[in-house]
Amino acid sequence: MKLDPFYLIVDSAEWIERLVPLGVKLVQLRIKDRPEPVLREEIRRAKAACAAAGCQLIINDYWRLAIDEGCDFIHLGQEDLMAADLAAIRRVGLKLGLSTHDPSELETALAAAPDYVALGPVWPTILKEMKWAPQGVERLADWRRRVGPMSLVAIGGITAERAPLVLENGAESAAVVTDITRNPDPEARTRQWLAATAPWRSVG
Ligand SMILES: Cc1ncc(COP(=O)(O)OP(=O)(O)O)c(N)n1
Ligand SMILES: Cc1nc(C(=O)O)sc1CCOP(=O)(O)O
Ligand SMILES: [Mg+2]
Repeated sequence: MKLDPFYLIVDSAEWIERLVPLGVKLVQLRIKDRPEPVLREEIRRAKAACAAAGCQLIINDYWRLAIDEGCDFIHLGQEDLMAADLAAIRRVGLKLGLSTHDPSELETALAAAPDYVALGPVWPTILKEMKWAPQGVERLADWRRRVGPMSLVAIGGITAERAPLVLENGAESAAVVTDITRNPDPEARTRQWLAATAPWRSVG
């Protein structure tokens, strides 16, 4: 499995409907603190928009809803992983991405045999408070050596200008939230991301 080099993360189906048709091929729906019926509706809309655009949808956190709604890829953090039923996730064939922030988390993640591991925050992020200092691109190169051929996602403080740096240092994909969603022109910024990551994109 090869990930697109541009991994967009958004908090609503509306963002997905707006930005995915521009050519985004990998998107995560990361919604916090909404009631289940709202989550279900968001997942359904996101799934429809991604299917129409040939985009891989990844559901953050809500692995049971992802199974119920027929999604095929989830992302879990380390705490999410502890609470999850990995056997049930595997039984239905869900692909799995896992967060890592230090070597012990990487060991835990690798033991779960995920489809990718993410390392963050590469740079400081304004999206949420993090207990880890920025890792830097050197840490990313170290992760690449440790994970071997497994897909590796970089996250945290990545901008369109910084994306090539992470892709040159071992990441297969660069994940982004605020550089796009808090940009005054998210569509134009998405196009800049698509252009910046184009040299790493496989055709077909
Ligand atoms: C691609 C990617 N990497 C890391 C995260 C963070 O996941 P987690 O640690 O569970 O934190 P929340 O995003 O759930 O707040 C992610 N979502 N995606
Ligand atoms: C959701 C998330 N997880 C991270 C991790 O390191 O696990 S960093 C992060 C925030 C990414 O947002 P932005 O692109 O705006 O910095
Ligand atoms: Mg989580």
